[in-house]
Amino acid sequence: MGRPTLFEAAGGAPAMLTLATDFHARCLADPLLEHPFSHVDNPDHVRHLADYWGEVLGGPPVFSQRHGGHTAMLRIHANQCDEDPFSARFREVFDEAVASTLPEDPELRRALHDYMTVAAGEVSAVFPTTAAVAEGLPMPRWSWSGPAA
Ligand code: HEM
Repeated sequence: MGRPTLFEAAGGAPAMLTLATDFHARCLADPLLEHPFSHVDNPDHVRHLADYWGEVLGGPPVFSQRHGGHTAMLRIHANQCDEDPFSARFREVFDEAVASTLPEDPELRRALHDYMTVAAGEVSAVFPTTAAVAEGLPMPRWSWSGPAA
């Protein structure tokens, strides 16, 4: 029998919320990432982040049903800056949050690290002021072996 989804292996929706909460606190405490996040005054941010990651990792489609899906996520980040000072540090802080909150499972950690490498690259690609984000992009899905078909 195959392994459960990454979402289930991580601990499901409660684990996503714990991960997003820890990650967000780390961003606010980080000298570089504090800057973009300090301008955010949205109390739902952490829950939306948990919903987004949960759906990508094989959980229920909460983000696409309630928050506009992948296109909406990319549009939040689009056209912010022509340089990208953030994504490398964003990935490091994500790895730290995973290590501090999720099960000590090297395969899980590797899969999440690989996912975030791709996801941060995709977000970074829409930072430039000239970037466009297409309508109706499908939510990415990530599995133990990379992007799910
Ligand atoms: C690369 C560096 C990144 C920076 C600096 C960054 C920063 C931010 C900021 C400032 C917001 C606005 C929050 C708000 O207005 O509520 C936001 C929202 C969001 N970000 Fe990022 N982000 C980055 C990458 C990513 C990546 C790679 C993902 C997904 C894998 C992601 C997922 C989200 C989601 C789902 C939201 C929406 C939350 C909501 O609907 O309230 N971000 N991000």
